[in-house]
Amino acid sequence: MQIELNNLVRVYNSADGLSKVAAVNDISLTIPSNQIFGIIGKSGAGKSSLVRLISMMEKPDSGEVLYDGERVDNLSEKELVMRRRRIGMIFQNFNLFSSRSAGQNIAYPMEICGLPKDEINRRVDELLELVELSDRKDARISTLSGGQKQRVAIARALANKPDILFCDEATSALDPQTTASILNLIRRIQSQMNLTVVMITHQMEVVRDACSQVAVINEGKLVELGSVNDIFLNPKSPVTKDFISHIGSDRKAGDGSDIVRWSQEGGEYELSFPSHQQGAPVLSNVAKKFDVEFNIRAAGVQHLTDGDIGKMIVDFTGFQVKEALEYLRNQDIIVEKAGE
Ligand SMILES: Nc1ncnc2c1ncn2[C@@H]1O[C@H](COP(=O)(O)OP(=O)(O)OP(=O)(O)O)[C@@H](O)[C@H]1O
Repeated sequence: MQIELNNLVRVYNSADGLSKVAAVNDISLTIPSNQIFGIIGKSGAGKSSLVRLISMMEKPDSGEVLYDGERVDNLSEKELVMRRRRIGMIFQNFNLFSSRSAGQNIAYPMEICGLPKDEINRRVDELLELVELSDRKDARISTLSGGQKQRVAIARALANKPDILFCDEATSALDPQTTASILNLIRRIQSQMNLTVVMITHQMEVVRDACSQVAVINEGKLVELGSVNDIFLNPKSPVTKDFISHIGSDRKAGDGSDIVRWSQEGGEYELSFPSHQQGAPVLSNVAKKFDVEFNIRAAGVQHLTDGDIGKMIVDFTGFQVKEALEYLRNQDIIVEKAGE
């Protein structure tokens, strides 16, 4: 299911009623089918407001939402109810019924749709297996860990075979290890079920570890859009750069995902190597071709869902630094002054 947003606008009255807030301010973008698409922004950027419009929970003041080319922002109430059944949602606080068991939570959306009991039971078992919780069918929600609660919520969101799954800060309340296992599960489900997944987050780690494409929003506006690889390789907006620079090192030590600095001095240039250049002896070629010497101050790899990006912090000295940098840029290497 491809989702297209055209010039979406949503304005709210401020709490005191004296001013207006453009929570979503003229956002146009396309969420491709069968991928995990990230929407990232700081608190108050407008993520939740945007998701309420994309998921048809609210209507925009102006603009259009299209699912596979068909307008869905102007559906009648009855049509909306039917269409919403094909949308799954999971949230930071799980939103499960504490009075029901895990299995009964998963059964709930199917009961609402009036499915026969036998079919519901069969599907609950299938879904529990999918999220690896078959042994917790009768468990009370309060006895489950955060990660298990989110697994139940995912199973419930998939109960009516949706074509879109919205994950609103789905891992924000979880520790890094549980986050990793939930992101793995979402990635597996996405490819098994050909789902379009929209992941709303304020954590660039989630984008790095799960998404193929990402939209960065700030103050209600779209500030950057593209593949996660391109955006990590060459972030353009200050907001995106800020998100990437604040990525926590939440991975296990020694897996090579962090930049290691062995010289606290220097480091004028930051080089980012796309995956096709990672085997090439680019720096030694530069030193042979031009009158320059290089000194590597730090290096590392960012592991992304669709490939890796090599990073180096380097100093160049000599008479042909400008030419050498130009040569590197022509080799598809992103060269920037470090810290900018
Ligand atoms: N129902 C509402 N009434 C009034 N103002 C609202 C409403 N919903 C959102 N806003 C305002 O719109 C702006 C964007 O809020 P929104 O909740 O969409 O941001 P967010 O990126 O999801 O933030 P957070 O990560 O903190 O949830 C904020 O200034 C917020 O106060």
